[in-house]
Amino acid sequence: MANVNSRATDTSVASTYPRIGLFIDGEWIYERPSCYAVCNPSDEAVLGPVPSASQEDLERALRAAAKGFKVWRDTPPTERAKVLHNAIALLRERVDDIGRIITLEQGKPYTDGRTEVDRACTFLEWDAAQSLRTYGSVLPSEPHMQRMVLRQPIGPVAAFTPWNVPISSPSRKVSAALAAGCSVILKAAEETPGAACAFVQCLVDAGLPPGVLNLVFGEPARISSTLIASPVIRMVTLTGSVHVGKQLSQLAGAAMKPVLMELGGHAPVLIGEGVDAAKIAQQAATSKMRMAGQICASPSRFIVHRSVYEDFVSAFAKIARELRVGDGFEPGVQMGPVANARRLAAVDALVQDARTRGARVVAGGHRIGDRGYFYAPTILADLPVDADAMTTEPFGPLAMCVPVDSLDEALALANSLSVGLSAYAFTNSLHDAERISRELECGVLSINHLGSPGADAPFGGVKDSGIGREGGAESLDAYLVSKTVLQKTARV
Ligand SMILES: NC(=O)c1ccc[n+]([C@@H]2O[C@H](COP(=O)([O-])OP(=O)(O)OC[C@H]3O[C@@H](n4cnc5c(N)ncnc54)[C@H](O)[C@@H]3O)[C@@H](O)[C@H]2O)c1
Ligand SMILES: O=S(=O)(O)c1ccc(CO)cc1
Repeated sequence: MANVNSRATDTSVASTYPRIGLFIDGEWIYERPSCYAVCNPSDEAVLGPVPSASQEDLERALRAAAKGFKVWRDTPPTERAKVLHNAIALLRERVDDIGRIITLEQGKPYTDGRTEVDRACTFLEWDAAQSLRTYGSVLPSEPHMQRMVLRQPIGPVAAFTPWNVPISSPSRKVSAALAAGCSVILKAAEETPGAACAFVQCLVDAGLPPGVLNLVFGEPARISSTLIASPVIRMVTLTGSVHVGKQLSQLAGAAMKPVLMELGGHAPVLIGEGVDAAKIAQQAATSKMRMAGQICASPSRFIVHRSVYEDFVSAFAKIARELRVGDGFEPGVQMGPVANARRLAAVDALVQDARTRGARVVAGGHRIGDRGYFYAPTILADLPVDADAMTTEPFGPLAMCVPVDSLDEALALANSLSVGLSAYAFTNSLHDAERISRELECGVLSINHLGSPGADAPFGGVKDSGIGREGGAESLDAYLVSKTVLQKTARV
C-alpha cells in the first residue's frame, strides 16, 4: 500500500530556501508587498514571501525590455550562443542547489528536480545551436535587383510559465526567445518562484546584458493584461491551463499579437490486443505517477482492448499500490505530493464523481495523511465515458481504464475531447500503428513506449491544447518574423 514516509531527514539537502525577488533592468528587487506565500507541499510549511510587482515595476520592466531588445538583437548570434552556453555550465554547476529548491517548492522527488535542470539545459543547448541557423533566403531576381527574406527577432516577449515544471518551462521559452534575439519579461508561477530566480541568475552570471531578461511576480491577471496591452510587447507565450490560454489569446488578439500556447491535455493510451499487458502496466505506472501526474503529457485515459483489459488493470493497480509516496527528499520516494490544496480537492472530486457513477477504484482513491498534499496513486476502472474524470484533465496521480472492442471504438473515444496534446499507443500491428498515426488527433504520438520528445523535436497540441510548437527545427519560429527586402542595385 502506498504510504507517506517520514519527513525529510537529510537536512544537508533540504536546507534553506532562497529569497525571492523581481528582476528588472539588471537589478533584484525584494522590498515589495507580498502577493503569495510559497508553501512546501510536503509539509505545508511556509518557505517565504513572493514580492508583488507594482504597476510602476511593470512599466519599468517594459522600458527595460524595449531597451534590452535593441542591445540583444544587434548582438552577434555567436555572442548570444556563448551566453546560453555559459548559462548551461552554471546550471550544471548549481544543479544540487536548484534541484533542492524545486523539491522544496514543488514537491517532486529530488532526483526528478535535478533531472529537470538537465532538461532545461538541453533546451538551451538546442536553441544556442539554432541561433546560428536563422537563415533567411535570397529569391531569384532579374539583373540589378536583389530580393531577400531576412529572419528577424520579433521583439520583446511576454512569457508565462507554470508551477509543475518550474525550471524547464522557463528555460524552453527564454532560451528560444533569447536565441532568436528577443528580450523577455517572464512571469513565472508564484507557486514556484525559487527555480525561476535561480534560472535567471544563471543567465545574468553568464553575461546577459541588463534589460534583456526581466522576471516579475504578482497578481497574474493584472500582469498579463498590462504586459499584453503594452505596445512594447510583440509576442505572448504561455504554458498553462486551457482556460488561461484562452484568456491570454483573447488579450493578444485584441492587441494584434501572435501567441505560442502550450496548454492542457488528457492523453489517451490505446492498448491493442495481443500485447504484454503486465509489461505495459509497469511502464504506465511509472509514467502516470511521474510528478504526481501533474504534467500536460501525462498518460491518463487508458483505452484497452477487452481481451487484455483485466490483465492490464490488475497489474497496473498492483504496481500503483506499491509505489513509495512521500517527501521528495526521502531516499527511494517515487512520487511526491500534489502541488497544493486546490489540486488535492480537484483530484478527489474526480474520484468521488467516478465512484458515484459506478467506477471500480482498484488502487488509491484517497488522500494520504493529514499534513502535506499527498494523494494515493489512483486507478479507476470501468468508468462511463461521460464521467468527469474521463473529460477533465486530472492533473494528478489519477488514471482511468476503460475496455473497448475495436480500434474504431478506441479512436472515437480518444478523439472525443476538445483537447489533443500527447497520445500513446501500444500495438503489434503495423497496420493499426499506421492508422493510429493518421487518425489520432494529437500533437505528439508515442507508439509502444510512454516517452516524450526532447529538445530536437516539436512539442505542442491541436484543438484546445494550444497554438504553435516549442522545440525541434521550428524552435525559434514563433520568436522570428520574416522581412522581405526588394532592393534595386542601379544608382538612383
Ligand atoms: N500545461 C501545463 O503545463 C499546466 C501547468 C499548470 C497547470 N495546468 C492546468 O491548470 C489547471 C489548474 O491549475 P491551477 O489551479 O494552478 O491553475 P490556474 O489557472 O489557477 O494557475 C496556473 C498558473 O497560471 C497563472 N495564471 C492564472 N491566471 C492567469 C492570468 N490571467 N494571466 C497570467 N497567468 C495566469 C498562475 O499564475 C499560475 O501560475 C490544472 O488542472 C492543469 O490543467 C497546466
Ligand atoms: O518544457 S518541458 O519540460 O518540455 C514541459 C514539460 C511539461 C509541460 C506541460 O506540463 C510543458 C513543457
